[in-house]
Amino acid sequence: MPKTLFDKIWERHVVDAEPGKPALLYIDLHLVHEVTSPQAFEGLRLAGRRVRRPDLTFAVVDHNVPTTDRSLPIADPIAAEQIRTLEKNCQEFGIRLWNLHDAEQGIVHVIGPELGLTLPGKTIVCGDSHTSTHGAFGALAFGIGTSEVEHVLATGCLPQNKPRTTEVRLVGRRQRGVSAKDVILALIAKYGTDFATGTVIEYRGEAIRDMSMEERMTICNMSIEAGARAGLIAPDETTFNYIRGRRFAPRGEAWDAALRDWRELYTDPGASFDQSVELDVSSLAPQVTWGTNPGMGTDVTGVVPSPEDFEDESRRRAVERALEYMDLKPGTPITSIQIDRVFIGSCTNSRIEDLRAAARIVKGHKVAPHVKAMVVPGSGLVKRQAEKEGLDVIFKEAGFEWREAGCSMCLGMNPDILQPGERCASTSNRNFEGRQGRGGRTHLVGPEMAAAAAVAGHFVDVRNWL
Ligand SMILES: CC(C)[C@H](C(=O)O)[C@@H](O)C(=O)O
Ligand code: SF4
Repeated sequence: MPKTLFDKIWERHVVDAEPGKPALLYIDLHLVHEVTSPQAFEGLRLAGRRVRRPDLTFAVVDHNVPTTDRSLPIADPIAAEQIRTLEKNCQEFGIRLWNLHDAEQGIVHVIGPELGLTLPGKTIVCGDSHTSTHGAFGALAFGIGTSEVEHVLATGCLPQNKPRTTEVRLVGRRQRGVSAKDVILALIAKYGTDFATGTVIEYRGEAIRDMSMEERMTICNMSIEAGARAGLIAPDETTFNYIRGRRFAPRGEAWDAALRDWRELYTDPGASFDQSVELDVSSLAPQVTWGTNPGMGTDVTGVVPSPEDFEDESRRRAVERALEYMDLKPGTPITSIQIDRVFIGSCTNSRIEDLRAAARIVKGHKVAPHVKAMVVPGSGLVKRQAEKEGLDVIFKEAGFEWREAGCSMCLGMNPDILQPGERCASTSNRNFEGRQGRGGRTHLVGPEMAAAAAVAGHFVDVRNWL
């Protein structure tokens, strides 16, 4: 029987399956961060257990680390405590940790791929919803809760009900100035934040084949915003070229064997999905969200919608409430929305290609006088690479702040937050009320749009800037 890519990875990892019960899945890679791990380690300690596979477990601090001068003590006592706790736990349980001062520290979903830990065919878990990012490599990667973190630490396995599947066909070729972020935002705007609920998405089609690994990660990253458990993309030459030579990637004969194996990881012709949707990317414009969930977005050439545009009563009320929170009037052209802040960063858009794309727009310009803008590289390695290419100079000369790696203003868990009422063009993935700080207003955009908005002081059709 023809199988989907998901079926193949799933079947390779089932350790035990009884009818009517969740399957027990073998986990190949467990990534750990400071926020969702303290209770899990505490649980182990109380039960007198060790970590079963410290060699498959890797930890990093990212969510609440300061992105300013790290020689200073950490001001927030909760953050300081969580960072110290992860340090202690990793020491006690023998886990490799990338700590605040390590050159390779960064956002967990940026460093996994970068270090060659994320590989095709693996099962990857982390106590973090955006673990879906790693699916770009053809790995089955999903977020888990803290009690599951404990379970995986203790056993190296995880009970899971087999999810259903969604096929997302991305057809056509993007226009210049339309980023992978625009594609995923447009997909969610079209089908809603729940069209893939509980399923594993496989992204397919020529628009995916055309994308770089970093673009594919942006797509898989936001699978969660469509309700999915995970996003998958079959590995191909683009994938293999990205992985080859990375720090933890297989080498020599092991590399050849891995390649032979990875080439089996695709959906067989005739295999079926539980549901299927399609998006033609050739007619897409750059996207901007106007509301308080990632599906409330539209073309930059469009206008803020009116609640009246929606037939469904609960939808109408949600839009009404969103517009109130966002302080936006129906009919307002997106390009006339003025912004106060710009955040280029997060596990969605903080890799080197994102920074290059943003720098190309910014070069030779200045940040608008009323705008505060910052770039937060996804990892220490991204930062160093950007500095080697002189991107930091371009950003700094334009008036951007150039920060240390971390989650930063993606979520209000560290000092980088919006003030109440501030409006931000952000390359992150969530625009919920208060996500970037209480009362803050988030517009999700791609890196080029964020860069152009910083310069213009409002949204612009970035296609005209290229
Ligand atoms: C802190 C963590 C549990 C959370 C997540 O799981 O997604 C965070 O990364 C986020 O993006 O909101
Ligand atoms: S960058 Fe944002 S979305 Fe990604 S892991 Fe950090 S807080 Fe979560």
